[in-house]
Parts: sequence; C-alpha cells; structure tokens
Amino acid sequence: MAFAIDTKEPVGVATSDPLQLPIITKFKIALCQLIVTPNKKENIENAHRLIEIAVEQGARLVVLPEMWNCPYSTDYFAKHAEDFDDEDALWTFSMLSEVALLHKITIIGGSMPEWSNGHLYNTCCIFGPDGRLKAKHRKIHLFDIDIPGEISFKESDTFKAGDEPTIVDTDLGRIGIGICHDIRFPELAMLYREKGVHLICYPGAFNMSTGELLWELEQRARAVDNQLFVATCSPARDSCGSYTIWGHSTLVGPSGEIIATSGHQEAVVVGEVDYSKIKLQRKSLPLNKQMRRDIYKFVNKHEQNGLEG
Ligand SMILES: NC(=O)CC(=O)C(=O)O
Repeated sequence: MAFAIDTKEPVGVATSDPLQLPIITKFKIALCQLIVTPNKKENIENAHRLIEIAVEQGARLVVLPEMWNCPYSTDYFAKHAEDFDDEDALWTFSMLSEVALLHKITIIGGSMPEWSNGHLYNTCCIFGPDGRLKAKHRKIHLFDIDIPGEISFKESDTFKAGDEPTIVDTDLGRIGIGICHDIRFPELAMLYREKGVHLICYPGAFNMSTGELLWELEQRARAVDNQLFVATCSPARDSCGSYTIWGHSTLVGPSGEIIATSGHQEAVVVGEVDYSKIKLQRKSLPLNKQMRRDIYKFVNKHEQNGLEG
C-alpha cells in the first residue's frame, strides 16, 4: 500500500474571528491511554484493541499517546522506529491506516519514533477516514530536563527536532498538533488559534515529577487562553522502563473546563466535543476583540520569512 500525504498546509487559512465551523460540530473523541511494553507487536495489537473499543463507544476521532509502540526510553527509540519510505516495515503505520479506513474514523496516531535520512524524529501521524496519511507532526520542542535527584532525560541526545507547526483540516474541524513538551510553549497554541484551529491534540507522556503540578495546568491554560478545545493522551502508568508516566489523559473545553479525564491506568476516555461552545465562549468573553494589538503583536516567523505557517 502506498502512502501519500494528502495535505499538510492549512486549506483556506481562517482568521480567528469570525470562527469558521466545520459541517460536523458535535462528535465523540476517544483518548486511548495504552499500556506500553518493550514488545512492539504487542503494543500494536493492544492499540488496535483499544481503538476498536473507542469505535464501539461511538468515537469518530481517536487520539493515541506519545510513544505508544515503544517505551518512552532512549534505549528503545531507534529499535522501534519506522522509516515511512520503507513500505515493508510499516507495522505501526499500516495498522493505523487500516483501522482508520475500516471504521471511517480520523486517528491522531500519538507518536512513534520515525527514521528519516539518518535522523530519528518523535513523530505524530494523522490518518483520515479514507486511511490516508493526512499530515505528520515532528515534535518541535524536545524534552531535555535535569532536576538533580529527581529526573534527568535528554530527548535531544536521540531525536532531531521538527521545525514546522502542523494544522490538519478534517471533517471534524481544523486540528492543530503538538507533542507533549510542545504544550509548554503558548506561542504554538496561539499560532493555531490565529489560524482558526478548533481543537489542539497533544499526545504526551508527562512523568511523576512534572505531571501532578503541570499536566492539567498546561492543558487548561492553552484551552482557556485560546478559547478552543484541547485533548491530551498519555500512556498508562504501568508502562515499563525507568521513566514513570503520569497518565491522566484529558479533554478540556474552551472555558478551561474538564470534560473528560482519567487516572493512571489503561483506559479509553470518551468525551463530547461541541464546537458551539467555542462560539459561545468567544461571544461572552471576546478576547480577540479586546486584544491590544497596538501594544503587542503576535508574529509568526514562518509568515514573516515568506513561508507557509
Ligand atoms: N515527553 C515529554 O515531553 C515530557 C514532558 O514534557 C514532561 O514534562 O514530563
């Protein structure tokens, strides 16, 4: 099966106001909080099983976690990686494409290690209901952290950073993608809002040191500041390796409200996305009109350089 990217660039870039809504404005989203093991085949089968459960529960959009086909550990990334140009070795990729087509759903495929031209990337693939790859997002902000006595992790030892924001137009709205640490950078979310995004999906894998204080805070902040939906999906805590996952996959609405969430065990979290809530929130609290663009200005570097944003 040949894979081609349908469209990466936003089609018909919208200004943030008035908000352009898609035809389908209300649907169920499922966040598959998967247990991850060192066995890639087992992980793929398990993800397939949870996606089926999500579909049975009526989900039209399914989100998977950051690094779900391998443990979140530098020892495993290269071993579990897939080169998207090597059609004989796309086990993870093929399963997502086939299940999206089978059930006519959109899948935000969490992230997996991607080999490309001698580099490894932390990459999220997005599949449409026709099974085709609509876009891929390479994690822009790599997670390097060193808290003595608590946690030390350096993604940049293994991965190369992506350098493009990713906006995907789907029948379920305009979706912006970030991967985990990308959530800490409000500028990316602001850029997505400026481009008319309705929902930002962040597959993530926060840990025990960062999770409790920051995971929910970051999601709610991105949602409320930009008055849009935010969905996060994490692996379950039981996932092996030295990096202990926080879990708590969550759907947040445009006024910062938590619509659906979970603990740290394996779960399919289902929530309703209703884009009329964005309209309502922006009408009652018109931040876009109140914004003092005469005092501060948001600059998208890509556009400033004459590139597509
Ligand atoms: N995987 C990550 O990017 C983890 C992260 O950001 C964290 O705070 O934990």
